[in-house]
Amino acid sequence: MSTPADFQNEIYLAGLGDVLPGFPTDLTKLEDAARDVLSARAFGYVAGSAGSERTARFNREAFDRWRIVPRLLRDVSVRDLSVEVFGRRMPAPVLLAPLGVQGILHADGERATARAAAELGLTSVLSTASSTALEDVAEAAGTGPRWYQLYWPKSRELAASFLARAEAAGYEALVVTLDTFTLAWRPRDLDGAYLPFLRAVGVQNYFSDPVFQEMVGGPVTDANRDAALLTWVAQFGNPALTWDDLAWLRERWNGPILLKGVQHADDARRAADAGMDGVVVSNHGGRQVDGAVASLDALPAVVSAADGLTVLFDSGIRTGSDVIKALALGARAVLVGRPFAYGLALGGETGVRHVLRSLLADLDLTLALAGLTGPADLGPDTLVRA
Ligand SMILES: Cc1cc2nc3c(=O)[nH]c(=O)nc-3n(C[C@H](O)[C@H](O)[C@H](O)COP(=O)(O)O)c2cc1C
Ligand SMILES: O=C(O)C(=O)c1ccccc1
Repeated sequence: MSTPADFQNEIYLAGLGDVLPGFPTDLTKLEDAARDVLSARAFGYVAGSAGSERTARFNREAFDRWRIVPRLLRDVSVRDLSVEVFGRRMPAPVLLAPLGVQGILHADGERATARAAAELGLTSVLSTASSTALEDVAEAAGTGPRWYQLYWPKSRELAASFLARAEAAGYEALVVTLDTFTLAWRPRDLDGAYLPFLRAVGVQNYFSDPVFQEMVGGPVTDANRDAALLTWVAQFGNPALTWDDLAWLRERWNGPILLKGVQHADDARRAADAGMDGVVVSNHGGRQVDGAVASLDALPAVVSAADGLTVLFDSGIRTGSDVIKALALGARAVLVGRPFAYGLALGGETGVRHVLRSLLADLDLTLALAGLTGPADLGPDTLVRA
């Protein structure tokens, strides 16, 4: 049986025939590689963050303040990266974060991502702002596990329609992103006066939706495209949402619901009180609140407060050791964002597969060399403060 670490041997053996991996294996170098193949605007959109981009930096620095303490002689010959999340066994504690507008990265966009994830059995989370309609991405994913991420629009009818479509298309869990009811002040995009949506990328779930079409008086054509885009702008986010609105959502989604963007222990408690099943501790990769706490620094308090909730983590995961640190601090699994986006830009489905296999191989090898056989071995003892 092949293990994640076998990818290492595969690379070395291919080298005997002078075949090189073709993509960086140091996943912190993907950003530089992607810069060379993307337009300046598309690259800026993905790599950029809010304001001075301090919080994106804090996310990475927070990982560097924790160090793994390797242990010896513990028989790590049999390893198992799998974790159980909402009753389903995931082959590794890694999901693909919801990333909208993947069409600016590669023509195959979310479909390529879904195929690469499905091949490895990893769960991919599809954004409401995907550049391909959720039904078409589901078809590309086949039997691959998939979750749906909701950007909760102003109209409840439209929200209900998204939920019904996602359920019908086999999305198992719902991730409700609450930190992005509007985009933050993002200088890279502002300086280039660039918004993918205004170029009609990332609006396909809306344009294909019967409720949305009713709002714009019929199917979206060249004739009403500008009006449809303005309707999108008006509908996208709802800054008036409160905790009371979650009851409405809870009634309309039968599967697990996770709130994404949680950074405070009280918000985790409120999520539990509102009947939610989990939270994603995330600061949106530093793209929303400039100056916000590093997501990793917010994690332990949320874990302590999140009685009975499944706690996932994202923002800043780049390497196997980062996954180990987030799990040791209490996350059940992590979501990875920009790294697979850069893989997509570099090589479509092949590029995403390379990134995912590299991350899992790095995780498997680092775990073993630290004297650990799987996620269950991880805890406070695994780490020390630098
Ligand atoms: C280009 C881009 C698009 C994103 N789009 C979405 C989205 O549509 N929905 C969402 O919930 N989060 C979105 N995010 C945030 C990611 O889900 C995730 O929280 C973040 O990328 C994690 O940080 P990382 O990139 O450092 O791994 C996006 C992030 C990027 C970089
Ligand atoms: O760019 C983002 O971070 C993001 O979350 C988003 C929001 C709306 C549409 C596409 C992506």
